[in-house]
Amino acid sequence: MTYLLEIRDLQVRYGGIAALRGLDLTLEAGETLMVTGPNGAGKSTLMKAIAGLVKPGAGRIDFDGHLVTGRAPETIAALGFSMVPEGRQAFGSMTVLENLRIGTGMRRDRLAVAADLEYVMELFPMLRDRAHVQAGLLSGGQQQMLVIARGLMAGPRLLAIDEPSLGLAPNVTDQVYEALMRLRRDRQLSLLIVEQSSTRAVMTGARMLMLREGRSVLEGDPRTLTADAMRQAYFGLEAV
Ligand SMILES: Nc1ncnc2c1ncn2[C@@H]1O[C@H](COP(=O)(O)OP(=O)(O)OP(=O)(O)O)[C@@H](O)[C@H]1O
Repeated sequence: MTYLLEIRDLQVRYGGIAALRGLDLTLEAGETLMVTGPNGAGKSTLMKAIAGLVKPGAGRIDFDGHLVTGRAPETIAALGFSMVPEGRQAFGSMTVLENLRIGTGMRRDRLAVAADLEYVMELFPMLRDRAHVQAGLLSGGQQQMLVIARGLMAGPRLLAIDEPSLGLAPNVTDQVYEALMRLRRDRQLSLLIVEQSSTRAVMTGARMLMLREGRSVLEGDPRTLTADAMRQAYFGLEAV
């Protein structure tokens, strides 16, 4: 089996702190994987390691048939990995349209870029309505939609999103997830989504990998995992 993303024994340290302690992960093309787990579990570090933003101390990351461990972020992005970081980092003084255009980076396929722009505006109609508004004036939910759309404008093979629901009202989070699920249906795009809680994994039915203290503690279809198993893995409790 060849995977779009295959991670083996990944270890990352920040000085004396071990953030990832031998993590294994696989993702098939077209699959959605939800990575969950409590504060400090290593979820953001995992994203950053794939993106080339932090350097692993050990282990390997293969993306789309290329060994990318420790390679430069722009090289990994050019291979088709697009990351939407935590905290909705839209360029506040630029318009919505400018934010989207900047997402296209080095893409030269103009027709495909135009088609993608049309697609993201259909996916998030608010982007069309507010195309010429400064991104900093958008609500939190609208900014989240904008940064996801900007990530899509890179034309990725794999879109990774760090905590899309962070700080959003549940109904706004619903809208964001409806768009992500539509994206999955329309384009069979591979998605790697980080969330602290497993709620959204259960709702989407995507395969879930739960991390705690830098290790994988639970993996599977969240609809068949029991609430007890999830709680025990999340809090690190022994089975009773
Ligand atoms: N730049 C850094 N310098 C030092 N330690 C860090 C740094 N970034 C993360 N850590 C530590 O590494 C561990 C994993 O952090 P990480 O942010 O990857 O976890 P997380 O699961 O994404 O948590 P959260 O849900 O709070 O974002 C934590 O102990 C954290 O304090």
